[in-house]
Amino acid sequence: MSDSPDILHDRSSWLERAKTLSEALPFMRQFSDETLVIKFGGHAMESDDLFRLFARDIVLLKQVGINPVVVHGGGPQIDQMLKRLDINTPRVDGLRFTDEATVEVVEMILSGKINKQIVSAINEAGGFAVGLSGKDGHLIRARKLRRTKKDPDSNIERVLDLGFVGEPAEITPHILDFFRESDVIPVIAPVGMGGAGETFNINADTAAGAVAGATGARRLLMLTDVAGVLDKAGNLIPEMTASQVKGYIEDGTISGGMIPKVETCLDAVANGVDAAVILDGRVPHALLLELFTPHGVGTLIKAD
Ligand SMILES: Nc1ncnc2c1ncn2[C@@H]1O[C@H](COP(=O)(O)OP(=O)(O)O)[C@@H](O)[C@H]1O
Ligand SMILES: CC(=O)N[C@@H](CCC(=O)OP(=O)(O)O)C(=O)O
Repeated sequence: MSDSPDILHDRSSWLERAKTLSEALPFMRQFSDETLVIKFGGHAMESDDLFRLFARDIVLLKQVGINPVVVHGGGPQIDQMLKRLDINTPRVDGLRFTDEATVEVVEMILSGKINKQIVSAINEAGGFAVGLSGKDGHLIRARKLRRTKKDPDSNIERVLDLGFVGEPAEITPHILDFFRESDVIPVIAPVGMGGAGETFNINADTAAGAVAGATGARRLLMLTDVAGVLDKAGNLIPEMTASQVKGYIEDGTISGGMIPKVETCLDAVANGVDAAVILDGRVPHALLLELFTPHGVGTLIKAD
């Protein structure tokens, strides 16, 4: 008796799945025991389904012997809470001007709400996540961000005062080494403590890059809400070297919020991270596709 078309169809779809799983094996081996730092941006976490899939993917990474470290953002969620509280603080070059009232809200949303949502989602997916902020175990010692900007009228370089916006001064990865040896998945909020005990609001991309550099991560994966870095015609650039990135910034191909993102990637590869990838968090299982298939799904940035 010959098989019915339904059975044949089922068989070919199962074969396809088995092939995909088998093809993933060399990639799983390649990343086994390696640290991957994953930046989960506030925009990438806006859909509940994507949030759940992200959590499952993180659990899968840990299960196959990889060491995922999650650093999260929450910019849009902070915006919503500030609006409810009627606190209006501007953004300067993508960074939130952070006064005393704002830093309280930032810490509450990042270390409290968002961090615990991610921890819960990973735990619900069968993992064992622990939430930290940069304050825990001195993970991120921060200092006030020093940034200058040229005044377009006078052409004079001015120092920007962004209040309690910080930058990592020193990362102490000790607490993460401890988790690496266990089944614990660390989930880090980008809030750091200054020398005088003050709280600093750190851009999540910057925090993720610093953590990746200090932990000797094999990859820094930045989940965002665009396909990756696009060229002037709007096509995805699959791979770039550090000097190509600089060229694209100079000729204006890369602009706005993408500049700090690629600069973070450049810092990470300069600090020994093998490669950094900017990828589309709106694609279901973006992490698995990037790591376990030959094609990848975002823009990979490597040293020259
Ligand atoms: N060459 C480029 N390719 C892709 N995005 C770019 C490029 N140049 C500028 N951008 C802008 O950068 C944005 C991504 O940065 P941002 O909004 O800060 O991300 P996130 O909120 O995930 O940190 C894109 O939405 C796009 O508007
Ligand atoms: C200084 C600064 O701007 N900090 C960010 C921290 C959160 C963040 O970076 O979140 P996303 O990755 O979702 O944008 C902020 O206050 O929004």
